[in-house]
Amino acid sequence: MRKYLSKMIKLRKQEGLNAVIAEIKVHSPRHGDMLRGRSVFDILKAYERCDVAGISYITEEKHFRGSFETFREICRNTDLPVLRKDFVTSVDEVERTAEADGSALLLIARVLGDRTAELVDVCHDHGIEALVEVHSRDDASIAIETGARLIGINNRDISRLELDDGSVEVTETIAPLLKTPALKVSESGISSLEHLARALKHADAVLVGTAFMLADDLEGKVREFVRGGGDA
Ligand SMILES: O=C(O)c1ccccc1NCC(=O)[C@H](O)[C@H](O)COP(=O)(O)O
Repeated sequence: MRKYLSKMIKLRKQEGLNAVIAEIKVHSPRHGDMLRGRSVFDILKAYERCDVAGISYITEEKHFRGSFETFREICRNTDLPVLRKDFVTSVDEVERTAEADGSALLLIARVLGDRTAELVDVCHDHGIEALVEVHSRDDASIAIETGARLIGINNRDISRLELDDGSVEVTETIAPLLKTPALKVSESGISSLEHLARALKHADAVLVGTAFMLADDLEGKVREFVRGGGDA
């Protein structure tokens, strides 16, 4: 049975762990190949051993070299909730995500504008959660008018396709504006325990890809994020 990402985030917090959504990132527009000889499933099993709250996978093909079939295979091969990240704008893509047994789908407020709430409802009608992504005050106003259970604050400006470093300051600025019961996820550009602690002061969970994929000791790095922290 499909697990809700929001439930796993709450569970990890109850267990006294940091709720970390770990991304299997196969390619970065900035760093190129991220797998470096490993398979997607090697990374998936490593993340499972580290008690992450969920898995993120980008299906966008052109810039991130993702594949929908790989997303489907990841969903088939894990009990963890799986988030699909892509530039989704249609009901068909929501249905496809649910049919592949995904748990959650990224909806970008800046891209969808006043259609965001409608697509959140479509996600819920299909038994999946929406992670509504915001990066600005305007996006935040859109997100709080939806019924989303999850709001993601992207520390990077996605239109720059990762040429910017991203800054946790975006989470620190935007999170206090999100006066809703939705869980907040600080996404992107989190590479150190200092970033992690700052993000978790304002957010319920973090989403991390590059720092894990580039680590010499992937499991060591993920465990440090899941179990470590402290004050920034
Ligand atoms: O975040 C988006 O809006 C997005 C949409 C479609 C494809 C990629 C997208 N962003 C990139 C990512 O999802 C990041 O890889 C993820 O947030 C992890 O960030 P990082 O830890 O900085 O690699």
